Amino acid sequence: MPQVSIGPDKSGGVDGSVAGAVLTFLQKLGRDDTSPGLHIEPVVGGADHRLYTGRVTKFWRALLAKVGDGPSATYVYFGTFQHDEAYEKAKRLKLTVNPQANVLELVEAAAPPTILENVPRFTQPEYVAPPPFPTPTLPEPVLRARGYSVHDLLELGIDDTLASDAILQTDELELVALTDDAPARWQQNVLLELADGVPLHEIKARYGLEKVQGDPDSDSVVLAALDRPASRMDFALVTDDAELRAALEDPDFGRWRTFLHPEQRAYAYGERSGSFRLSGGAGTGKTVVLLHRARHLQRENPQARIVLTTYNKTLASSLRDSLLFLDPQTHLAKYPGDVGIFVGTVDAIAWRLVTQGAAHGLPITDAAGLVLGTARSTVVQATTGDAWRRALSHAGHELPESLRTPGFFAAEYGTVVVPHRITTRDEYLAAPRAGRRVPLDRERRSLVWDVIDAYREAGIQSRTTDYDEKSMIAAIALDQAAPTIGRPVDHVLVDEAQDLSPSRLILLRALVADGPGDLLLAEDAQQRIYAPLVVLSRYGILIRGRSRRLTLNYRTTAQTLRFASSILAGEELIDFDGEPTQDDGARSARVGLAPRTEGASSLDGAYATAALTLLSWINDGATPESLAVLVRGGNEGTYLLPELADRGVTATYIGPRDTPSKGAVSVMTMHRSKGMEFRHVLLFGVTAEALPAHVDDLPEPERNDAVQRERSLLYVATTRARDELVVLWDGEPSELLPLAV
Ligand SMILES: Nc1ncnc2c1ncn2[C@@H]1O[C@H](COP(=O)(O)OP(=O)(O)OP(=O)(O)O)[C@@H](O)[C@H]1O
Repeated sequence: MPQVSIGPDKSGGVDGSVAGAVLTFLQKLGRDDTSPGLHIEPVVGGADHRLYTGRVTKFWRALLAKVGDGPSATYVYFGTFQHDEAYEKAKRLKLTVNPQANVLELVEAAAPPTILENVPRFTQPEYVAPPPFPTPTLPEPVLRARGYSVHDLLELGIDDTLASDAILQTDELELVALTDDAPARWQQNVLLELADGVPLHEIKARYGLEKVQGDPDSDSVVLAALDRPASRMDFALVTDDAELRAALEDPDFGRWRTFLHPEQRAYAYGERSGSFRLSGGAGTGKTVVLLHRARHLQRENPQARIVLTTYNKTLASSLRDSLLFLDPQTHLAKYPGDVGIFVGTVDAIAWRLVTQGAAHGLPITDAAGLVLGTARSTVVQATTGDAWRRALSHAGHELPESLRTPGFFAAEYGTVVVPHRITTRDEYLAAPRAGRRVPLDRERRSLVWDVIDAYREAGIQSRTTDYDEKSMIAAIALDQAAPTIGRPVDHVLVDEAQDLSPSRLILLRALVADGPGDLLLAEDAQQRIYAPLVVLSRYGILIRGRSRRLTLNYRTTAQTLRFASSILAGEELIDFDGEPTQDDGARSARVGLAPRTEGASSLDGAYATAALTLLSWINDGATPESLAVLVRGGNEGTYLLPELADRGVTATYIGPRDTPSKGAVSVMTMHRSKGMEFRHVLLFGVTAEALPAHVDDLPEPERNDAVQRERSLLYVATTRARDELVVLWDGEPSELLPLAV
């Protein structure tokens, strides 16, 4: 059967009414290129001897390159055009392998200039000598400052004209704009990485660049190049209808379904001997990698039991939707451990195991004894949110006020007591407490234990456990049962892992036996906004191989990214290995408007500016649902709605379980916006009082970590904007805003 590939220039001139016919044409072509009605005919006089046209409808022709012969020929599709236009285009298009890089490219010669009749001839004005001009000191070009020469660029295979223009750019944003016209996507990305100072050898390895061996024009070299990761950034190799649709539809929002960065591809499709971690800043496509990997693992083994999980329901349901968008044939599993891909929160998995595990041979009651010190079968109900406050009212009165906070106890319990299975005062007195910033002497530890005791006693009385306890009980039960019944899952894929507590991570590790591609954690230390810092090795979770960060941001513009990164500038962000995050920089291939930051003199003024901003976006053609207003606290969000309504903006408040609705602007908390994206984002109420929030009542040593999480929250919120970001406050702006940027 012929192979079909979708090339980079597939837009053609078709409108929606022809799109269906194009799909049918390509489906038929993929089955049998000799089918009557396809009319596959060579183009005479084309720039490339491989060019063919095919009949899509009476008026429309597909333009294709045919590589190879016979039943195993490969057709690269370039678009559908009206008959004459197809032949015009064919005079200029050439499929070629870049000889320096061994990457397939579609080269389009410029159209001959139009000769205009009756245009007045240009007359040379008289020469006037200019006044003497002081010689300015020019800033150093970006790439030269990084130590690169035009020779280096040409050596990599960058197009001559692009290389000589790029090497002269002194402004990073102009360099980004220039790369937009790169003849191939890999060239654009390579230039951006060079501008970030990535060494040449690293670039060659990442993109698999090497000189072509043999004749770059031969079919065998073209076919081999088509399969190379850098070519796959522009050329899709489709193996089924879902992929074909994905490659043809939605050239903007849908690109992630087909055109992966070589590094994304390596993570999604590569063999992995064991657990691994994938890190990267906001919008670098970590979720996209997980989705592709889930599909890949299912295709490799349709019987595989796969879990795709994250920390909250909103993100889990968006993962499920995206998975089905990527491949409508995905076989979803109803429960974790069933054949297929189970998509749900870690808490849903823990709950399922503690409620149903005993029926499947898991020793839940014994495991509860090991976690809580009391073997209990009553572990299903959830502890209420005020449990620590109530425990504090019973015990620990001698502790300083700064330690008598639910936040301190939840963190101490979740990072020290539960994951280390501490069940007695003596064990707690001797526990290492690694990573906890507040020192506790023996006497204070004992007082802390009194409060923990009260908390546990209340749990026995109310027959409840919290989700750290449930996770740990499930994990221990899985470990104990593994020698007899094995592990329930074959592959675990985790998104936003930086926001999971140690017990939840231990549970995920326990779900799956050690083996190839067992556990993949996608995480970003820059976006840790919930969980305290976790160093995996302290909890016995071993990750093989150090991860390199994904650095190409697909979501935000270069200007917004610069603004967001400067919120975190100077912060030391510690990753799962306990090391400062390897910041390889973050870059975007898109330029746009600089974020607008604006202070109003009153709250009323801020409401008015917010409404005007939203209305102007809508007037410029944005749909209300593509806009979001993000606030620090839920209350502000609910106050905002009537104020916006009074000023003519329809908005809805998106709570934890709601989804954005059509025809209304979404208003939500910055926390809620995690993992989401919008065309235009307005951050409302970024005042000194609002951000950082809830840090004053923390014990001093924990305050820095909390402020860092508030910075991360602001980073998360700013990086939700695809095209435009506006930041508003009234009175004093938040100290976390990089207003000098
Ligand atoms: N290869 C790609 N081609 C085009 N777009 C892509 C690609 N990879 C990711 N994207 C787009 O970039 C955006 C961000 O991707 P994704 O949500 O996977 O990033 P992320 O790293 O998980 O982000 P965050 O950590 O901020 O949630 C999405 O709109 C996605 O469609």
